[in-house]
Order: sequence, then C-alpha cells, then structure tokens
Amino acid sequence: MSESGVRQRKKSSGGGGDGKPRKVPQSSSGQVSQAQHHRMWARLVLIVGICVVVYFTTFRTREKKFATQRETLELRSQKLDCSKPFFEEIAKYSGCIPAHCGRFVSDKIVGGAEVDILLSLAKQGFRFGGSSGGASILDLHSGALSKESQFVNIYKIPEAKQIFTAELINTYKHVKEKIREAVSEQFKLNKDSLHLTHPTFFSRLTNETAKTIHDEYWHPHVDKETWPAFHYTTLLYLADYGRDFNGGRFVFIDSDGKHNKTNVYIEPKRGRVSGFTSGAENLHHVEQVTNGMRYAITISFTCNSEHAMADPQFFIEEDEEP
Ligand SMILES: O=C(O)CCC(=O)C(=O)O
Ligand SMILES: [Fe+2]
Repeated sequence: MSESGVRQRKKSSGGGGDGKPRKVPQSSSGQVSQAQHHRMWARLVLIVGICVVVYFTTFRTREKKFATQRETLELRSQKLDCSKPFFEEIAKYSGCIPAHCGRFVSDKIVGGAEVDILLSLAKQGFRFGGSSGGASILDLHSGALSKESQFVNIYKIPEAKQIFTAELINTYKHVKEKIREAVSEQFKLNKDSLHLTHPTFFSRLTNETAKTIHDEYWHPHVDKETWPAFHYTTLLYLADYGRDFNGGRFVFIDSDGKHNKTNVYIEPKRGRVSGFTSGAENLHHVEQVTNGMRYAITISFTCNSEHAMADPQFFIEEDEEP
C-alpha cells in the first residue's frame, strides 16, 4: 500500500490526522436539527388539524335563511315534531291540537296600508313613554307602556286618547283576526278554539344599552316556558331589516343531535307575519339591533279559554254614550 493510500484511509476513518476525534462539520449539524424541526412542526400542524376537524364535526352550527328581506313570500312553512311537554299539554284541547308542530312565514296576510296605520300608532304611542334601555313595549290590552325603567298605563294619559282613532281600532282588530285565521289554517285547527292571550304587544327594539332585564330581548327562550298560557306565537313586523334597522333578525335555534345546531333566520320585513307553535321545538331569540328601530307586534294565542283575552277596550269606557 502506498503512503498516500494510508493517508487517505486515515482521513476517511473519521479521526484527525493528529489522532484527536473529528469535529462534525457545522453545515451537517444544521441540516439534522432543521429536519427535526420540520418533523416537529408537521406533527403539530397535523394534531391541530385533527382537533379542528373533530371540533367542527362535533360542535357544528349551520346557518339557514328561512325568509330573507328580498323575498315576498306567499307562504313558507316547515313542519317539526312537537316537543313532548308541548304535545302532552296541548293534547287536552280538542280542536286546537296541531296537525304538526312547526313554523310559517307569509308576506300576504297583512296589507301595506294596514302596516302604515299600525306603525303610526306604535310611533305615536311610544312618544308617551319608551324604555331607557333597548326594548320598549306597548300593550293595548292592559295599557302597559314602557317608560324609562318602568311601565305606565297609556289609558291614563289623557293626551294619548287622540291616537286611538276608529280606523286604528278597526285595523288592529281586523289584522289580529286575519292572523288568527292564518294560524288555524296552517296548523289545521278549529278557529273557535284559538283565543287571543296575554301578552300581546307592540315592541320597539334599539341598540340602547339594557337598563333592566326587560331590555334584554336577545336571550334564547321558549315562549311556552316564558308564558305558560301560550300555544301559538305570531309576529307581525312593521319595519324592514337592512333599511329601518340592522341586526335584529329573528333566529330559530334548531338542535340536530347533541352538539349540532342550525340557526334558522327570519329577516323582518314590513307586513311579514311569522307564526309558530310555542313549545321547545321553536327555541328562538332575536339578534341585538345594531342601529335603527325595529317595530313589531307579538300576537299570542292560547287554546285554554280560561286564558282568553278580549279585544282591547282602548278608551271605550270613557267614550261610551250615557
Ligand atoms: O320580536 C320578535 O321577533 C320576537 C320576540 C320574541 O321572541 C318574543 O316576544 O317572545
Ligand atoms: Fe319569543
């Protein structure tokens, strides 16, 4: 073996020519730690990805529009299974048991002129009061009107008398009757078994900071749990989403299994009527209004004649001829 061959072998054995251990070159060491880094990051990304997929397939909220502002709907309806407690309770009222639970929307029940009259009443009525928080109500049956953080009786305000014209009274009665017919038709009820009940009221919602619990209109709830006499809830909208106000969409929260949810939206529109069975099958809330004023009327019905409510008396007692 030549001398140069011995030298070459020595070099390739890893030791220095002087017998000391060979230093690993800098560049080689950098490549190894970079590769480890890449592997570590790839694993991390994979784990996070799996967690995200598991989360979103387990806890999923879908969004569905039931009625948009742009549409003018003759009728849109959705059938649902009644919640057990609702069905067990309503089963006692023959003629008032729905063929199915569910919800509907129609833009053809109430006319534009009727909406104008009712909206004008709401605006004039709220001038005599109005909550200092975001939700004001005016109940024509009891006379309750929000005023700052309390309620006053509008029928005890003599100047308010002028807003209750015969035209208004007739319109209110007529509209309420048309809505009662629509509910009977939709749920296949005997109309006479369906009674107007308390509370039935005008509402005005704004983005004012809530001052009392009555101002917190955005909490999810079941109407039958809030007002046990309710069996059918209807809403007549007097203002346009996206024009008179923003936010403030009505949202049904449908549960599909334990974790999946679907938010089903109704965009308020002047003259739009929505109606639904008042049990837990129709859990809902109203989004917070971000600007403007959202006017609506909640018109509620019961099958229990003990909770039936007569038409408003307005100022009739004082108006009656001797
Ligand atoms: O104003 C609405 O759209 C619904 C209000 C509501 O949920 C209620 O009054 O129970
Ligand atoms: Fe409600």
